[in-house]
Amino acid sequence: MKISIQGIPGSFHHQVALQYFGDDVEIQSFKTFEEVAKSVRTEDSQFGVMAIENSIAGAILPNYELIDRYSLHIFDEFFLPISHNLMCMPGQKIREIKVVRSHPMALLQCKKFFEGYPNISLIDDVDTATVAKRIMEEKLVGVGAIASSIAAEIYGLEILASDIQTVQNNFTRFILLQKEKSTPTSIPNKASIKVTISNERGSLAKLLSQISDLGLNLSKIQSIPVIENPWNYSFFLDIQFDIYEDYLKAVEAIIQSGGEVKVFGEYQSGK
Ligand SMILES: O=C(O)C(=O)C[C@]1(C(=O)O)C=C[C@@H](O)C=C1
Repeated sequence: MKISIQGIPGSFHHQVALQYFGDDVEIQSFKTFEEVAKSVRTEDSQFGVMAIENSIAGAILPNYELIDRYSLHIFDEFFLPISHNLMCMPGQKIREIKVVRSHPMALLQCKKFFEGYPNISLIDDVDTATVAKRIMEEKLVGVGAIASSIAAEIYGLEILASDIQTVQNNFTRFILLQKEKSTPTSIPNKASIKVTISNERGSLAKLLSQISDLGLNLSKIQSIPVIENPWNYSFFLDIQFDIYEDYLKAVEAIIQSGGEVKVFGEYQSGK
């Protein structure tokens, strides 16, 4: 079984792939989320793992667009607790570090820590573990990585500061992707859908009422620009429900009132 991820061993995506699918899978590493989406779409891989939002840094907006553009199917979600560590080639002190490189989402999650180190420049890079690997391979001094303790262990780096994320309780939500919808093994209690409504007074209020009137819980709403139609937006909704039929009724009501609905996935909540 082939699983596509962004990142290399020691990255958070790699940890999710192993925890979710077990050790007995072939993990294909890519540098970008777009390559992950493409590999699932072309069935080069059976499944893909993609981070979608973090409890400190918020949504990874471009990933919503990728799921939409490649018409991928979300069949599950996974919440991973995230602990970040500042690491470097062994034997250095934190005051000797001039540059810290990491995945942009990881840098955002540790912004507060680096306010105490204004002389350190923060630079976006591919993924947390790739930076750790590069530091060791190229014996880079004065350069730090932000990554997991697993990455420090794999690539032989020394941890200068642990748990440097802005709040200790930090989670990233990952979605599990495949090309086609498959029959769920249990009755779903969560759905991810895209709704496009007209840009008119009250249209969003009406959409929200249709969801709440049926007793559904809107756990996330994200507006995404409709690029062909400037200043118009679609909404990505995550909806949680106890009764599957109530969710179907809400979708029907939205369509009846002129909304366009694209269902990305119906699955069991990972929380
Ligand atoms: O760079 C990594 O290790 C990743 O797996 C990427 C990623 C992300 O895309 O958000 C995953 C989890 C953390 O939120 C930080 C970075």
